[in-house]
Amino acid sequence: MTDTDSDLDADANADVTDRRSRGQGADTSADVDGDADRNTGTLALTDVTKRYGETTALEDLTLEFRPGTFHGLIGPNGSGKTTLFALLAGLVRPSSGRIERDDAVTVGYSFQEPRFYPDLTVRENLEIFRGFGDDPPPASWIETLLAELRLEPAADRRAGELSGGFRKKLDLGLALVKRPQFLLLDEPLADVDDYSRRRIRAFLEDYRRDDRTIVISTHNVAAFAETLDRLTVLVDGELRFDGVPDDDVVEQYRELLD
Ligand SMILES: Nc1ncnc2c1ncn2[C@@H]1O[C@H](COP(=O)(O)OP(=O)(O)OP(=O)(O)O)[C@@H](O)[C@H]1O
Repeated sequence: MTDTDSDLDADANADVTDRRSRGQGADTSADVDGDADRNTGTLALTDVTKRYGETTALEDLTLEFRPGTFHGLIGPNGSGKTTLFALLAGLVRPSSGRIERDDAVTVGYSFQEPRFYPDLTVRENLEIFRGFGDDPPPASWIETLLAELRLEPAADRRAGELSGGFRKKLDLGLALVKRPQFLLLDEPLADVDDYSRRRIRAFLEDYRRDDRTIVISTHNVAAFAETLDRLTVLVDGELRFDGVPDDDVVEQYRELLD
């Protein structure tokens, strides 16, 4: 567990305690519900606010992430993107508002410190994480990931000795290794060479077609402009835009990020 993880967990606990002490109900699971009326796999936030002490990281956010969607998330530093990812991954709970999600939805993510065993090889890391939990994907999925993420040249190298680009690819592989329905990725192509970028982008587009959802946080909106079905822009914890990213929108928000 990284330091960031412990911060998030500590904060989640603080929230639970707060809510109980204010007498707003001890059953915190009420914040993260299934909803039979929604499409299976949809993840929805309604009026979600997240505070860390005095800081409001997200304010009154109402937003949906639908199956089969490649969803981009952009915003300047400190706008609340990581906080939103942590809420979607279930690592923190909202201070107020609701997050609705089908119980069956599996979530894979890479947005904090890379998590791997440095002394094991890339292939061994993928194998170990594949086996965690119920219903692991077949072993052939590892070979698919090694090939599609252009990780093959590094398959037998120790993870702790990888270059930045291969490390990023391993991180991506670990997010994908359980073949989750909902994939949260922070700057998945940072440090990755151009040829690998094209391959990985095409692979992710295919992955999304099977009614899976991919959410990408990026400062490089142009790199994904053709790929995104939907774009959400956060500024200072508030929703600035949420919709189809036509050229004007991409141009407008590229300036905001530059
Ligand atoms: N664990 C925490 N404790 C206190 N404040 C926090 C914590 N995590 C985030 N914040 C604050 O919440 C706000 C949103 O931060 P967040 O990391 O979600 O933004 P971000 O958009 O991911 O930023 P960046 O692009 O720099 O990664 C910031 O003001 C940040 O300082």
